[in-house]
Parts: sequence; C-alpha cells; structure tokens
Amino acid sequence: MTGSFEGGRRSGGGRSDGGREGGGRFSGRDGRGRDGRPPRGRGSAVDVPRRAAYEAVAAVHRDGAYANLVLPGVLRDLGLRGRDAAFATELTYGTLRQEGTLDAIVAAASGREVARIDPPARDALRLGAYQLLHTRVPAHAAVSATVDLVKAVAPGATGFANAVLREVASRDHDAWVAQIAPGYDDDPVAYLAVAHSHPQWIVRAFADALGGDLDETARALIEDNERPPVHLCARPGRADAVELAEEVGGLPGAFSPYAVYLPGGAPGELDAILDGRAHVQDEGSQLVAAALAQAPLDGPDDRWLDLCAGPGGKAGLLGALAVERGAHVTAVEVTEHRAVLVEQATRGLPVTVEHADGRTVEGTFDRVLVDAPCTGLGSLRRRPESRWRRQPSDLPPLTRLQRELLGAALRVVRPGGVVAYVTCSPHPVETQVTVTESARRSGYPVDLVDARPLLPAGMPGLGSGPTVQLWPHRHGTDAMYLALLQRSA
Ligand SMILES: C[S@@+](CC[C@H](N)C(=O)[O-])C[C@H]1O[C@@H](n2cnc3c(N)ncnc32)[C@H](O)[C@@H]1O
Repeated sequence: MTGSFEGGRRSGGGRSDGGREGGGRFSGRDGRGRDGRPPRGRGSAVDVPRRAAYEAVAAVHRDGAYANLVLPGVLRDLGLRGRDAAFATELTYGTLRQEGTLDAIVAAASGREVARIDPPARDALRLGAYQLLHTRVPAHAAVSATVDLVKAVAPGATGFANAVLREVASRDHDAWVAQIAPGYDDDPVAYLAVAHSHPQWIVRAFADALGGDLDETARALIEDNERPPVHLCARPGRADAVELAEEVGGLPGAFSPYAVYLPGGAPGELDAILDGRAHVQDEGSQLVAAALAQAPLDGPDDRWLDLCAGPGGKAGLLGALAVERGAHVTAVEVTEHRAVLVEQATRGLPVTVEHADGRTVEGTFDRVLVDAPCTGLGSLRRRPESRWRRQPSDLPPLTRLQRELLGAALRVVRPGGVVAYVTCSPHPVETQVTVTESARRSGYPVDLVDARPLLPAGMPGLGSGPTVQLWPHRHGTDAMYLALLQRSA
C-alpha cells in the first residue's frame, strides 16, 4: 500500500477548473456578513459559486441540513447554472466528503484543534483546503478567494486564515497524509481512515464485509469519494431503457435491464420523470427489487408486500412489475409524509399504500420486501455528510428494528413464500447478523435462497452466496445487500 491519494484519481472525476475569475463575482466594497452568512448582492468580494458552496456547507453544520436537499435551493437563490453550479456542487460535496482529512490537515497547519476555530472560519478553511488539495484551482486563487470569504463571514479571522491556507498549500494531499496519518503497517485502519477520509469504524465495517481484504477496502473507500452518476429506472411496461437512454442522452445500465445512466443535469425536469415513465433510482436498488420479483415460487403469486416503502422507489418498480404479473402490492410506511411520497410514486399502479408500522402488519403474502431502515453506509457517495453524522451507537436501535421488521415479514409470508431482506449498508451487523438472528428467532422453518442466479447473468463479484453484497467499486451501484429467505412449506 502506498500513500497515494485515491489511486491517482481525484474527486469529481478529475481536478475541476475553478480558477475562473469572472462569472458572477460580486466585487466592490468590503462585505461583512452577520451570523457567518456571506452578504448577498453587491458589496461582497466573494465569488458566487464559492459563496453558494459556503452557504451549503455551513447549513449542513449549523442547521443539520442535508447537502442534497439544501444545495439546489442555494443554487436557485443565487441564480447559478451550468459550470458555476457544477463548481459550487463539487466544492460542497467534495469538502463534505473529505472533511475528516481536511480537518486533520487544517489542525496540523494551524496548530489548533479545528473544534476551537469559529464555525464560519472553519467552514471557509475547509473549502479553501479542499480547493488547494483536490482541485485544479491555482493555489493563489484558492487562497485569495478563501481569504475574501473569511473576510465576509469571520472578519476577525482573516490573518489567521491567510496563514493557515499558505501552510496548507505548502504540501500536496499525499505529503499531508504521509505527515499526519499513522504508518500503514502500524495501523492500516487508521491510515486508510485518514488517507480516504472515512471514520475508522466505517473502514472497519467495510473491511469486515470484504473478508478483511484491505486493498479492496481502500478501493471501496476511494469510490465513496467519487461523484456518482444519477441512475434512472425505466419502468417496465412504460418505457424501454435503451430508448429512454437515447431520449435523455444517457447510457443503458450495465446490469439492470431498467437502468439508464444520466450524464448529469437535473433529472426532475425530464419528461420521462414528469410523465411517470421513469424514476430516479440507483441501479442496485433496481436489481434487488427485481430479484425478489423473479425468485422462484410455487403456488399463488399475486399478493406482494413492501414493508418499508417510503419514499417509494422500489414500490414503484414492484408496482410496474406487478402490472405485468397480475399481482397487487401493499406498500407500508410508518412516516406519514413518506407514505404520501409512496402514493405519488405509485400513482396508476396496482399499489395500495398503508400508513402503518410494518411490525404490526396483518395478512398473508406471497412475496415480501423488507428494505430496512439502516445506517445507509452503502450510499455514502450520494450523501456526503452522512459518514460524519452516523455513529456506531446508531447500530443497536436500528438492528433491533431490522430484526423486528424481518420477523414480521416472516410471520406474514405464506409457507413457501419469499422474503427479500435488503439494506443499503454493507455493515455485517445490519446484514448477516440481522438475517441469522431474525431467522433463528422467528420460530418458522426458513431457508436462505441463493440470490446470485436472480441477478443478471454474468454479473461479476457476487461472492460465494447465498446472499449478495453489491459495491460501488465492483458494480457501480450503491452497496446494497440482499438476502432471500423462504419459509419452508
Ligand atoms: C431504506 S428506506 C426504504 C426505501 C424504499 N423502499 C425505497 O426504495 O424508496 C426505509 C423506510 O422504512 C421506514 N420505516 C422505518 N420504520 C418503519 C416501520 N416500523 N414500519 C414501516 N416502515 C418503517 C422509514 O420511514 C423509511 O421510509
């Protein structure tokens, strides 16, 4: 293992060119902000894309916002489009993904714990350090633009920020990692955590899920720091993936027959989304939902249940497949507003939405999906702040709920029926342990069905079965886990 950063690649598919000087710079007099917010309108020297990124990053830390929800509003408010919006997006997502390592570098460069730096100055420094270490922005432009930002949001820290940024700029990322990370041979997990900006407990969980292979763990971490493409699901019976790809200027997916990879842009504005022919859905989610629909089954096959349905991605795909198969889907969701989203996502499909706790569901079903609430460690590339928010202490309540939901599914599936247990997390405690424990405690005879033949033929890297773990670095999907359990007849 060398100390090289991201195997030679850089976040966002290469260094971005953010060194442009014009394009929306608000120039003029000194612009002081209040409450750490840069001033709006004339009078600020902060250029607009950096200001947008600062506002989004600050909202994530100050208000507990989610970057994917807050950023579109900020871009809209500031009128950013095209290259400027792309640059603001890269700064926001990249800074949040790299935050752990950037903080360690800023601490080393400043000789001060980042917790002791005022939040506005701290966020501005993170953005500046990201530009210096992960983009093609020339160092002088990154330093001066960040000093302008600090002037606006934390005027008292301007000199400090200038000095810290100059120190950060004195080394590249690899040299900083070599300086601040423990030696790989001494503590590989701690090294990987610093080199690839993940908390150690997540590095450990990935390594466990990958059978202890630390080289592959590094590849998984590297992929988490890349910008993922948007995936569409062409709804069976309503759209064809090849034709949809042509229509939207995308590419048909590598594995799911419904998947289309979008080159970029705003998927919500596509005609195919607006008229219900397609929805946004990671290809891995498509594959696990389709695998449940294809699992071999003797006897009746028209009562399908989605026990954790919100916001309705998999219910939408199952509903479209149910049309072709003459089946009906009951979609259960405990959170009211998410149940409304499921209604919207399944309009016109044979799906009944129930706003209820899945643990109390009654009835008898032939196929059941438990897409369990989980840590979401499998989609860190799409949720840049999530790796720093999640804690190991989240696991016990989540795994208890997962066991109870899977237990309820095993109770309502008919003998001979199939349950798909799915998480968007590769954490072994949420995957293997939950499945083994739930099956053992259910009191029903349960067999694990080999899920691999239910995924597209020739799909590589599916392991030795019977469960399947998808990975961004192997399959280009989120790290979805799938176990298929069949109640013995
Ligand atoms: C991983 S998400 C499901 C994603 C969904 N299947 C999709 O593809 O769009 C888990 C969902 O389970 C819901 N949930 C949590 N506890 C639940 C419970 N006790 N009963 C039913 N739904 C629950 C959450 O509100 C959340 O919407």
